[in-house]
Amino acid sequence: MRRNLVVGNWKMHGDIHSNETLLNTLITGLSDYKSADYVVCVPNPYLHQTRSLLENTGIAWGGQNVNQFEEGAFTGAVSPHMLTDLGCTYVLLGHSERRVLFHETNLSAAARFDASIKANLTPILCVGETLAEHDAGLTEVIVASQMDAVMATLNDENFAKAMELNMVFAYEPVWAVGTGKTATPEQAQEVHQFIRQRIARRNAEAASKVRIIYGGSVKAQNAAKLFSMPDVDGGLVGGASLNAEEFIAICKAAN
Ligand SMILES: O=C(CO)COP(=O)(O)O
Repeated sequence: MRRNLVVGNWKMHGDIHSNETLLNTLITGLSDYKSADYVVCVPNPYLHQTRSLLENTGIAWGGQNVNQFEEGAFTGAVSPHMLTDLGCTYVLLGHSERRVLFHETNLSAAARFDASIKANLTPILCVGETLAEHDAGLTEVIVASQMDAVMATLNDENFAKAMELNMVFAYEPVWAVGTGKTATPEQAQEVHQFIRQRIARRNAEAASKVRIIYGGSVKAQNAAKLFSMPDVDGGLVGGASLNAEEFIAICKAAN
């Protein structure tokens, strides 16, 4: 049985004062809900603050992206080790905003996935199709290409390590991100099942263990239905993760 996972992606939001209020409210609000896992992915400058508030609370924290190299002359970049040094256990990779706005590719996401595994960071790989791709019936083709790039990059040793680290996949249809349009639970289930089958081509045991979470306008009001689908193992929450009450309600729906 897979444990549900709810990840808050703060994107480029927050400041020291509001973060403190938000995180303290989460700590109190989630203290009695221990049957799911929770993560907040905060902007890098606030990782230190997040660690000092969340350490030993059971809520984990992570980065929103990472560079594939260990160190070097890469101005503005952050290495996997820098994230683990700040206590991160997770990192988001291949988010559609990174792909669309910052021109990241399937191959670069795969390289960062590999580098994260080597640094003991659990990657959360985001996959999903745009509205045009969705309307053209290309959802499975796009998601398969995003998944297969990672599968092809991981050698057997790193794939085994990715299993140990409980790698996560997130289905985020781009047309549902920040738009208020959510995939129906049935639409999400269909793609999640497809993603699981894609992992099974590499390793059946991994496919049954891997958590596949849904992202795209997840709210308190639609979370329970989405999470009740057999292959939906929780959510990746953007806007609603900035509102403590709403995020807590979503986390409770995952219990
Ligand atoms: O991009 C997302 C999470 O990574 C989803 O964002 P919203 O929940 O704001 O639609």
